[in-house]
Amino acid sequence: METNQAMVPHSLSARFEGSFAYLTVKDRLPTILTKVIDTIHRSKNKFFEEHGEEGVQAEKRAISFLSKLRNELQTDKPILALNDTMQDVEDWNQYMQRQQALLGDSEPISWFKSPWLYVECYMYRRIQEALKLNPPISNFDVFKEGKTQSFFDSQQAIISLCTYLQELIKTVDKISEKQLHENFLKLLQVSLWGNKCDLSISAGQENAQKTSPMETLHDLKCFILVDDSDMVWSTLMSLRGSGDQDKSRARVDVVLDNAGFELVTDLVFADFLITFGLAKEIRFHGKSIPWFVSDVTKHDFDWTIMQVMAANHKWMSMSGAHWKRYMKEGLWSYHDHPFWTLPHEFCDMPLDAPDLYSTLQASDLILFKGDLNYRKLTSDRDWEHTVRFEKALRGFQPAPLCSLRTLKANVQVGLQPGQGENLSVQNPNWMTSGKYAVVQFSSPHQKH
Ligand SMILES: O=P(O)(O)OC[C@H]1O[C@](O)(CO)[C@@H](O)[C@@H]1O
Ligand SMILES: [Mn+2]
Repeated sequence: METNQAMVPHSLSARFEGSFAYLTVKDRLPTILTKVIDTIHRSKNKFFEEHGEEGVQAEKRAISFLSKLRNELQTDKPILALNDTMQDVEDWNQYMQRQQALLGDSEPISWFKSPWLYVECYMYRRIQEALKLNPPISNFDVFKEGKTQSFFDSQQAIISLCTYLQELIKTVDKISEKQLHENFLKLLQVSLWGNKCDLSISAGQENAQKTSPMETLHDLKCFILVDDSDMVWSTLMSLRGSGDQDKSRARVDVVLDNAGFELVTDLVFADFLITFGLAKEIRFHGKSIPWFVSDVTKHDFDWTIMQVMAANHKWMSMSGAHWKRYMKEGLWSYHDHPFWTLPHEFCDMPLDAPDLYSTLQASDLILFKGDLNYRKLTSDRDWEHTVRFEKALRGFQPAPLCSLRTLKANVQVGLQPGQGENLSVQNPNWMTSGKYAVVQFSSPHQKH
């Protein structure tokens, strides 16, 4: 928790004309809304088949709500209070008042004046409102089609990854510590680069993994700007019984990001941690509503495991069968919490979601996947690149944590002096192209 606002740089916002935030709000978000409208429109027959004329009427009302929303966004209208029956309405409306208080009373908060993180989250919540207010189609996931497609488009990469995993598992009784460490790094990096495949940065355009993920790792190494993998490794090793593979005491929490190929890379890494005795329990955290185009919901999570299991490929289906068993036996579990789909910076969690914060405090290692989680960890602010990660976390330190993120938004801390400047010369889009990545670790037990 940070009480001294004056010490914190300003939030990224569309009010800075020409900034990435500005371009996102101006161009990318309306494009995403247009695609959502189109998806609902194309599903008209399905709604008719499932709900009759009532379904068609709901479709029409949702489309008109979303067209109005797009217009509010494009003409920089005030942010409106939410008005559906979901349990988080109060939180959202209070947050709106907080934002208004920060701006002052002279003008209403609006799409281009408010923090980018807030308005971007708000757009996804309003999409949900459009559906919630129209009952027969309330549970329709407007992004499902894209998530499903991205899974199937990555089929070859998934096969090669599952094959690698199953070959590796055969060595479980004889693997040396060195090989274990090497494979840990490899599979961590596969999960890291899996984050390239989100559908929000591409405004819903196809963005699947086409090449074999293991083969490209070596060439990608130089694009990892901060690599704290060894701190993650030692955190896990310190919780491992001496030499006995079954005795890890580590509970690992994975705050998931995208469905499709990225989720498979996360599951493979989690399988590796369990099978090789580096963790005793993995808790996955996903979103309770469709979010940022490709983020994982419970439905996506279960669907993915089922699909992997049902695949017509020996090693792929064996991987899926293992994962189903881990879930059944409770070695793995899936959790969602409304906080993950609120607009709050994570430093707000102790006050605004104390239950979630204390759950995370019981973890031995929290892996935060993806760009949005990084933005929330660092409050999506205009930090100097050399500011320490701990400082940008502003007191958010429930347990040792690590961000695995490819850079898709212009916030990056914890770099060496001059590193950011050099990158800007080489590649002006280094913070938003998804070409670079970080494995950035912080622990409340760390000495500075
Ligand atoms: O799936 P991720 O890695 O959180 O990325 C989400 C994307 O959406 C954005 O918020 C941009 O709209 C970026 O920060 C990022 O490109
Ligand atoms: Mn995402």
